[in-house]
Amino acid sequence: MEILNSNLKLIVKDLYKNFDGKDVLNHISFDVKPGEFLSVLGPSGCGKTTLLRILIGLEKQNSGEIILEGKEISNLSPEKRGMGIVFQNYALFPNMTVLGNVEYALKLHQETAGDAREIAKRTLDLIGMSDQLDKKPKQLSGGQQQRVAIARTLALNPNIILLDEPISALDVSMREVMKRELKDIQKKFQATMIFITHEQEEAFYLSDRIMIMSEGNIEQLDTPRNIYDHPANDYVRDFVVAHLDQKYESLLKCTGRIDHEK
Ligand SMILES: Nc1ncnc2c1ncn2[C@@H]1O[C@H](COP(=O)(O)OP(=O)(O)OP(=O)(O)O)[C@@H](O)[C@H]1O
Repeated sequence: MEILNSNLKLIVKDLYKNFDGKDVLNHISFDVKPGEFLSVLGPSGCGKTTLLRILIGLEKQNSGEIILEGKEISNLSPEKRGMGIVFQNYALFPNMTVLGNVEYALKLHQETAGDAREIAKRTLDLIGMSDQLDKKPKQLSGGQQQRVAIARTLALNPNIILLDEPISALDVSMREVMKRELKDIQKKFQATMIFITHEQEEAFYLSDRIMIMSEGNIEQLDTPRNIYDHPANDYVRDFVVAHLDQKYESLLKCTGRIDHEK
């Protein structure tokens, strides 16, 4: 496998995907920096989920390259990529406790099996769930279940975490709480995250950079402030800037843990 000299976490080069004669990802290229929170923002059908599935190895691209930590992984199976994923519906085992869910995930990975209980406890403690270890998922709120799902992913120490609309299923008040928590968790774990969303405010609140997509194309990839101040085209202006409008200053005040602004 080719080793490329790069200090970027992830490089996607000229990625192309076609379903039934329809171009779903139109030769897109982008990169993700270590420790960065990158949102992929776009309306339904623009290709976000397809991109995520290709990155994690659940779907095969027609052409293009994916380079993770300097290694070409485009043709590796999902388990060999070392990525973590958090789904919208949590995907917890209902009959296992909170601790059991995280411990089980660790036991499936040989290198962590021996210390599974200790690592699971430590991770759950770090995300504030140490007093819920013996509860079953149905005894928890949606937000708490999502925290367990995030802990389960973090415990495996993935090289990058992909989050597929993890907040969308929560009710409005819980979404606000979860947004703040997600940001805290990312900071605490220094994790590199790619966050898929169709919600402009979520992307602006959470991200170091936002990749705005429409119909399989990247319309703009930049910091929230640069996108707001300098939208690349009418699409970005209408989809993002016009939508945010009054909330602009308060949202931007919250962004930018990592200063990628030039
Ligand atoms: N397995 C598939 N077979 C055929 N077409 C597909 C398949 N998966 C996705 N598509 C098509 O690809 C396009 C992009 O879909 P995708 O799910 O990636 O978009 P999305 O931005 O994630 O939308 P949503 O937010 O609604 O999930 C859509 O037109 C969709 O119908």
